[in-house]
Amino acid sequence: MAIQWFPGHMTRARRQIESKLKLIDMVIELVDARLPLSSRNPMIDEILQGKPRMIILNKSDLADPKVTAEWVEYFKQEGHAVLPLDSASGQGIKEIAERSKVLLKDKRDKRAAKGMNQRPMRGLIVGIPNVGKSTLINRLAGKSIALTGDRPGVTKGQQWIKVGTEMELLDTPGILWPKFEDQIIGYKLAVTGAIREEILNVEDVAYFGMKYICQHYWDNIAERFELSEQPQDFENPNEIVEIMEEIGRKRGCLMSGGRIDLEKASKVILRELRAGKMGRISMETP
Ligand SMILES: Nc1nc2c(ncn2[C@@H]2O[C@H](COP(=O)(O)OP(=O)(O)OP(=O)(O)O)[C@@H](O)[C@H]2O)c(=O)[nH]1
Repeated sequence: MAIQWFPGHMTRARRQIESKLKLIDMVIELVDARLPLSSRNPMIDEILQGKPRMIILNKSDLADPKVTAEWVEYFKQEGHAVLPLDSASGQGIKEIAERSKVLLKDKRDKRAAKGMNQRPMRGLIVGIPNVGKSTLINRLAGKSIALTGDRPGVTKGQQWIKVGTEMELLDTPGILWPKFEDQIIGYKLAVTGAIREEILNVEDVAYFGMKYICQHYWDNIAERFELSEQPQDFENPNEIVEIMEEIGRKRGCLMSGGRIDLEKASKVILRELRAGKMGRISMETP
């Protein structure tokens, strides 16, 4: 289900997060490692009001590791703690508590200097729909608490999830809206599945993804689909569509008369792309 982010929804989402800020020490901001800027909320700095923050590049198992390393540097330069993660498998997850301790060191040192006990560090997970908030919460909790799937998590009430002995997280993540102002961002979000492609035209979304892959990750698809000729002019739609048709032919997306069903081919392309079958692909670089 796609969320319609009307101004009223945005205001409510923002207030919900703001009301939780006083309960927590830090925010864990999830972004999609394949498109870390396009999957960020445009008002995030303003909304979080300077709370210590860790940026998690989630779904890093699907992203190009070389590009992810560049993003890690990028966010470090911006002064944030940053961690690539694969919430689905849990790889890298133990680092969260360790890194949080470093992030909150000053605060913890001050408490220690005053002779106060160290209470668990309290955090809130925020991010746009489908970025993996519930998956991460479930992983950290060690059992299924938050809802996972395609629908926004709607757990009621305020509960803390214990992450080891030193950390607690609010069980309900803060859901934020993505950037919409620019069509390219919309396409990137649709290619990765952050927004439903039905909002846009499925063939246009697949075309956008294919064009990018032909340009930046040709070897990945050349091998998978046994393609021989890389397009020479990426701005020539015919060359990209030919590749889409070739993939459609290989995947049996045919209409009566043997013509290629481009819509079906587009769906196959997007499904394989999102599942990582075309290799680890990043859709933007710093
Ligand atoms: N490959 C991969 N898939 C992931 C990862 N994290 C989450 N997913 C998948 O992404 C999809 C969305 O995950 P959710 O945890 O439901 O996302 P969410 O942010 O809670 O989504 P909303 O409830 O819509 O706000 C699910 O199919 C997850 O299995 C990851 O690190 N790697």
